[in-house]
Amino acid sequence: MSELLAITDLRAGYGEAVVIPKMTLSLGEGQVLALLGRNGTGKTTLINSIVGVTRRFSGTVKVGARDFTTLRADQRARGGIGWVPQERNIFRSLTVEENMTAVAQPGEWTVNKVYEMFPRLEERKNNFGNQLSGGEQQMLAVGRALVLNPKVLLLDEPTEGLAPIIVEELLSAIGKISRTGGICSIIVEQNARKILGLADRVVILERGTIVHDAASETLKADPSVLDHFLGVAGAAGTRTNINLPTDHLGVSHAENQSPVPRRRSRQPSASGLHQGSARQAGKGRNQRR
Ligand SMILES: Nc1ncnc2c1ncn2[C@@H]1O[C@H](COP(=O)(O)OP(=O)(O)OP(=O)(O)O)[C@@H](O)[C@H]1O
Repeated sequence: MSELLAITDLRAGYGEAVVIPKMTLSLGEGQVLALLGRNGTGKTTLINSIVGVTRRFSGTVKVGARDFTTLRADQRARGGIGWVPQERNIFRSLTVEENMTAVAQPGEWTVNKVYEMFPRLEERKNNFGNQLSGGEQQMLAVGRALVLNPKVLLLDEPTEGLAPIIVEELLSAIGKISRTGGICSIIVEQNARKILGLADRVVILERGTIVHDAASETLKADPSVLDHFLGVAGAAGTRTNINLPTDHLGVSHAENQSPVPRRRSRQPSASGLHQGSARQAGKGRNQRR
């Protein structure tokens, strides 16, 4: 299995705060990694550091042979990082189809192929982002990441807030997508049990550091590890929200084109969505705490 994503000695955080002290992690082609950990252990920060919207103090990020370390988020996206952030980041004033064609890059994943994967999106292709249900928004967020034809697919809690039937549909689609040739995936998930069947490998974080890295099969056979690191094994815990205002594709979120907010508490303010960096987002977050 050839190495596709290589993170080496990465130290990253927000402003002066170091959240990931020293991370080394690599993924091979076709590998699906579940990133688990209690609230606030740095899962989203790790994803955001791969995307390029945190502060990097040191260390490197490579995709294949290419060094992404100093690339901006939009360059990383164009270079092969597909990201489905917690906030979904779809555009309310664009149709389903426009949301995808606005960012599509040549490759195996076309808008039509996304429709094959998610027939419901095709039914809704002329609907605007703000006319979609939560599940449809999430499918569209995955579709947007796919039409970039990524090498690395990052999904930050893709099933959060969705009805169980939609969760099943989405996870099964993610499973198929993740195993198509040439990509690797990281999925952040609160509910460990939900993801064990999908992922090959599980990494558990504590304080921004890997405390467990094992094959999913091993964890399935011995769930006591989950109990130890996550509390009640497989239970979805309470969670905090993070509001990232940046669109990593460099698409400007004009007032009438702001991303559709997620349906949960602590939504970003309209002005929050227009801040320019994760660092500014961090200030907002800190102020709220
Ligand atoms: N934008 C930010 N600015 C400053 N600190 C932040 C920011 N985002 C997260 N943090 C801090 O970084 C730490 C890790 O947060 P992160 O969101 O990465 O954790 P997580 O494991 O994804 O948690 P959750 O499961 O609650 O989403 C926390 O202490 C959090 O308060």
